Amino acid sequence: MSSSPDSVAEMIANLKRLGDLPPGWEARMTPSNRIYFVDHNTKSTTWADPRLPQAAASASGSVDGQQPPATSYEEATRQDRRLSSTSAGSSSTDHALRYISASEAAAIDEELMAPHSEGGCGYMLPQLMEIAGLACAQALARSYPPTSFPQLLVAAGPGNQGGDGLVAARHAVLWGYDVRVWYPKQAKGELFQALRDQLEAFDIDFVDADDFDDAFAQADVVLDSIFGFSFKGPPRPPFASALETLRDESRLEFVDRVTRPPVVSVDIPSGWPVDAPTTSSSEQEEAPELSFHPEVVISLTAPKTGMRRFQRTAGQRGEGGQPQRHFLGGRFIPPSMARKYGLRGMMRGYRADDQVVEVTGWREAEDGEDDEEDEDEEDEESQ
Ligand SMILES: NC(=O)C1=CN([C@@H]2O[C@H](COP(=O)(O)OP(=O)(O)OC[C@H]3O[C@@H](n4cnc5c(N)ncnc54)[C@H](OP(=O)(O)O)[C@@H]3O)[C@@H](O)[C@H]2O)[C@H](O)CC1
Repeated sequence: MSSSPDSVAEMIANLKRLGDLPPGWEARMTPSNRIYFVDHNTKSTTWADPRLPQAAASASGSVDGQQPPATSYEEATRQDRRLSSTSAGSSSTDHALRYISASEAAAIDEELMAPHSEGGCGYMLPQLMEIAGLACAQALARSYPPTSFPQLLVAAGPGNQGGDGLVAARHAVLWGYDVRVWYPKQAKGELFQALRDQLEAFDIDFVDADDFDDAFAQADVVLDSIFGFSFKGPPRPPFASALETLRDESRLEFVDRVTRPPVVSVDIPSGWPVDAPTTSSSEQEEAPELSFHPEVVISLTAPKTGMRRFQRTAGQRGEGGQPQRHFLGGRFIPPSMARKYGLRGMMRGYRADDQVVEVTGWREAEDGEDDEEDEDEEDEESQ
């Protein structure tokens, strides 16, 4: 009994209504959109919701008389879509997203890399890029594993996001993808040359600047790491035509689009405005001229306000038939910065050892929600 794609958001909402799962349990979703439960304590899976009384739980668990979805616990935790957890990283199914503007993203970036003696974290850019790139590769592999989507095209842009894509490409080849990279405008500096050298040492094929369309047509999945939070204004060559291809492919009728490769975008779909003013603004619904709608986005550090538009349909199937999923990655923020920028609640969604967490279906945090923790702590201390 698989659920209709449109009801996925509803299923997630129902799941949350029952409150927390017991410690060590999490909810996951099969590729055919059925919710099941993983008990990390006993390393087993079941259809039965552990929060329901036993009779009701068994009834819910005996759908079609089928066995639990992933007879292999390892397979479940590796492949299927995670909806909630109560193990090490989180104790609640009610997580909320905190959206940040382009200027906040740039300020966070600067603070991460400022010397510690000047109030920063003292990170070096390549370190952040390695963490971000690994997260991108993980979100890609969880959504479109190399066993089913072997031909990967990485489209890399002229800034740091392009570097995230190059790091992801290097991981992806080790994980079994056949990787090609379109990198028409290499950023200046030793870091980008080193990343390129590494890919050449891995025998990864660099596609000619003019050959994006052919490479796109041959790919099973595309990683869009063209533009991130510093994108401004109308896209300029040589990226404008690649974004046009993505947009035009997105506009084909469904029957033609079954052959279009799914697209995984880094941080924000390339070409989308990074900032969107409010939750309800109709301005967000207006697709900019050169935009496309990817199947998956991995937000880094925190989703940008322009991602509210994506989050509204995440959980449903896109027009190309693939489920739309939203991940969060870029786990490098120290607790003091998480507190300063109101990111603590969101970051608790990560399981202890994961680089990415799926945030499909998460609601938006209310103003000041993160600060309520300080009040709770103060209350506890005063008792
Ligand atoms: N803290 C973090 O979360 C980290 C995120 N990372 C990733 O870095 C990007 C942001 O990187 P940044 O270099 O600031 O910016 P972009 O990658 O978005 O690209 C800037 C380049 O793009 C050119 N650009 C901008 N607009 C256009 C346009 N309309 N047409 C063509 N080209 C454009 C811009 O060129 P300029 O001539 O305008 O300077 C730049 O060359 C973030 O999103 C994450 O993905 C870090 O990897 C780690 C820390």
